[in-house]
Amino acid sequence: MRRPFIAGNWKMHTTEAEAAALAAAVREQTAGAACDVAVCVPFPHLGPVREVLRGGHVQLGAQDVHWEPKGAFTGEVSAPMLEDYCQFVIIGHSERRQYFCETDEWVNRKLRAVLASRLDPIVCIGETLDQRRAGETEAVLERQLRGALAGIQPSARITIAYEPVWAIGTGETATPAQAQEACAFVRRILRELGGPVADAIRIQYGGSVNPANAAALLAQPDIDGALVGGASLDAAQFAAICAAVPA
Ligand SMILES: O=C(CO)COP(=O)(O)O
Repeated sequence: MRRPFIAGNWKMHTTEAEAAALAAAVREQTAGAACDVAVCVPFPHLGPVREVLRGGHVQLGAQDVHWEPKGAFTGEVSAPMLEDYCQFVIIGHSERRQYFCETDEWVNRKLRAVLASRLDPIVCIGETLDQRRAGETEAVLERQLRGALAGIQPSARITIAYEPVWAIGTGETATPAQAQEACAFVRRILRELGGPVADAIRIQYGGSVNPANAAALLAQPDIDGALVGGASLDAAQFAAICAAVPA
């Protein structure tokens, strides 16, 4: 019912030449994967990588977007600009929340802009270690999810990425049980907000996903894919994660 979706988030990595080579290798090595595959690349590489991926199965995404269609917002990129290049865009990544003061309200504005465009959003939510230790995981996820979706009808175009902040780039992965529990909770909230469409919305897990832990995570009933950071910069590792999707 929900086709698994593995997306790479290259973050602020790769030169143009490296991006083109990595995209070509991903295209080759993930051929035949039983899932949707995408790479979310730095803005300057959208054009070159689009050419490398053209006509293939790997879809392209960006890592952020502004909510206004145009205007005096130096350094920003809008949804109508991205529509020419890619299918997906990440919104509300914890690194943007942490380093660029992005709020739930901004995430909500960005999500509205993206849903009004031809792009499909990947909305990131997740608790910090302190929040988990304080027993606040579900409260945080619920606040972020309701904040992102305020006034918006949930739709199957939306992918939610559950990314516990303490698992990102740390080598410390949530256990499959922890990740499943959180993703099931996310789906419960989605059901409260949107009804049956919750069963069509894909929920990815993200945070130190690698070829060794992917299969156990992806076997969980409410985990529909992964948002992969570090391991997506290595085509063989990324392809191995795609291959770990249950048949
Ligand atoms: O933030 C992430 C993907 O968006 C996860 O990053 P890592 O896979 O490097 O932990």
